[in-house]
Amino acid sequence: MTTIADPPRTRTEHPPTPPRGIALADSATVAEGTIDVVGQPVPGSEEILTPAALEFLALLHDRFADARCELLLARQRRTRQIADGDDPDFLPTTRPVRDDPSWQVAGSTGAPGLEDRRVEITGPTDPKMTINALNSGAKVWLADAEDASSPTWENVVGGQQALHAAIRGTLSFDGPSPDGGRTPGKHYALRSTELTDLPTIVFRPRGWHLFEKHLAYTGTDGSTQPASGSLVDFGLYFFHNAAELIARGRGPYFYLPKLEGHREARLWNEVFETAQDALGIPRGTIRATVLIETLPAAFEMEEILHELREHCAGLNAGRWDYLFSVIKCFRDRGDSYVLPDRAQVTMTAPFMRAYTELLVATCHRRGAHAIGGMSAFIPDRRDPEVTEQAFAKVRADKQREAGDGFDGSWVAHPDLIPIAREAFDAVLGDAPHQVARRRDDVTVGQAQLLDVASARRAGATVTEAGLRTNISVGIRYVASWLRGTGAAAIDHLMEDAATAEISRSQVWQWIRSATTTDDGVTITRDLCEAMVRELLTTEPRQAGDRLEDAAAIFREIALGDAFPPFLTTGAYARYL
Ligand SMILES: CC(=O)SCCNC(=O)CCNC(=O)[C@H](O)C(C)(C)COP(=O)(O)OP(=O)(O)OC[C@H]1O[C@@H](n2cnc3c(N)ncnc32)[C@H](O)[C@@H]1OP(=O)(O)O
Ligand SMILES: O=CC(=O)O
Ligand SMILES: [Mg+2]
Repeated sequence: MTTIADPPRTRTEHPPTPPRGIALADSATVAEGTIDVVGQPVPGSEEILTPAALEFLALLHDRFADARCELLLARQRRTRQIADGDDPDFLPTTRPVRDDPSWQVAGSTGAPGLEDRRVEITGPTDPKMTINALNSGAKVWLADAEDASSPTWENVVGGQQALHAAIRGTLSFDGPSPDGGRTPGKHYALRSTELTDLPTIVFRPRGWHLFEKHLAYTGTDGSTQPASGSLVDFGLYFFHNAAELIARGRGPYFYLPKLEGHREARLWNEVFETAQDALGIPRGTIRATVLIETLPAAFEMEEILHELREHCAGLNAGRWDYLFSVIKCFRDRGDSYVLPDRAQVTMTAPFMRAYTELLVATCHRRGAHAIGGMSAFIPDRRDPEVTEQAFAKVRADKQREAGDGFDGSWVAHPDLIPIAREAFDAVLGDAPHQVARRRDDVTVGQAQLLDVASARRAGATVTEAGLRTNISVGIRYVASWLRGTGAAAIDHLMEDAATAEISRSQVWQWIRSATTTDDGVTITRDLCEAMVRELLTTEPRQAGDRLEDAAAIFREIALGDAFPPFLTTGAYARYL
């Protein structure tokens, strides 16, 4: 039996795919619980859901399933307290960590392919997008099982299969024939089989809140529960690819989404330690970049870096989920906490700027990369005017980020890579990053982070058109998600699970606060219901478009009395 605890091979000696039944490095780490496949076999099941891989997942669940549930409960309690009026603030108990200038994170030292992250492309992991992203010329590819992914069982397993093949240089894909079979479809292949020639892959597993219902975990007490989406995504990727990535000089690297505090970072750190120990991989090999995309986490950036310091490469300003989190936290606080139309809350709104400034300053003080977020404007290759507008908006966004000290940033589309690269080249030149640029001038405190009213004070408004857009985009996105596509171009904007959360939670908050638009319309449930019905009659329809299901979900998550914490969890349980 082969063990992947063998020392990493040199880059040129590509190892064959290890045989099934890999032994865990440390026999003391044998799983006690079990993971059973309860979903139907899908393409890739045999290759990905091997007995050894399932045993590895069981081990992770043995160790961390309970801790995950406790942290999710703590999250719920904390969000409720904030909604009820208890403002988040920097923690007194962790002041020693913040005041201690001596510690630094691992950063990109000893993490080949992570030194220069000036342009990162993001996207889902189906074979075509995987190949296009890896051929795109970006420095990094965020391979996304989260906001950009609809977690159908086919996507979960198929995404792992595509990554497995891409990492080994064997992935190819044939598009559909354009004329019913007379002409072959477009052939897609990687432009190199060497990972070092391609964007560095940074995989983003699902957040702690999501579960994987097609895998059931049975613990030693005999109770059975759906597996954790985070542990499944991380575990399968790590189990199958860690040794290969090390041998090929590019990883394993992760983005960690939707953390709400440092205890969740600690949990990830423990997962990393267990996973590395179990496969005989030295601790500290993994590097993770943590998304700061919730309001509570903005108050614990330093503590998050500290918890993960042995494994941490940086932080990312995930602006869309951050806005969603702000709305979620303040949803019950009345009109003075209401945000204006989504399109009017830009990154220059004072409370958003406070968050990104603090992120850059915190990262650079600790030797971490600060990575910027996603501008939602996307080009349209058939419409030069739309493309020019998108380029201008993205250029301004990336210039601001580079000027503020970010070390790199995200783009949604390959055509935006040169725009972002130019903005960062102008600031970085030949330097791989600007971590040495301390932002000691930044003095952001609680008041600035919580000043959500600053957006409306600066003149941004709630409009009837904004309400209609939220309803239309929210429902059309959910329909796309139900059809298995987690990122979609809608009205020339990139929409994904995070942007859709903003749309639906704004509608919920506006109803709850009986907000009056700048055109004098009071937002009520009846008004929103009428707009939902109108959309269903005016939207061009196709068989299987799932628009009715999407409207049903939207009514529940945006028009209901209760505020479901995430749109994806309930919809996943019932519809995917
Ligand atoms: C809030 C957050 O978390 S942001 C991060 C999560 N969101 C994302 O990752 C969104 C990523 N972007 C995308 O998914 C896509 O750009 C979309 C859905 C918005 C638009 O995609 P499309 O409608 O296919 O755009 P378009 O038709 O212009 O694409 C042109 C080509 O570029 C490719 N392309 C577009 N975006 C990407 C991408 N992100 N990665 C790789 N290839 C891409 C398309 O596959 C297409 O290739 P083809 O010519 O071989 O068919
Ligand atoms: O994940 C990124 C975000 O903006 O949300
Ligand atoms: Mg996000």
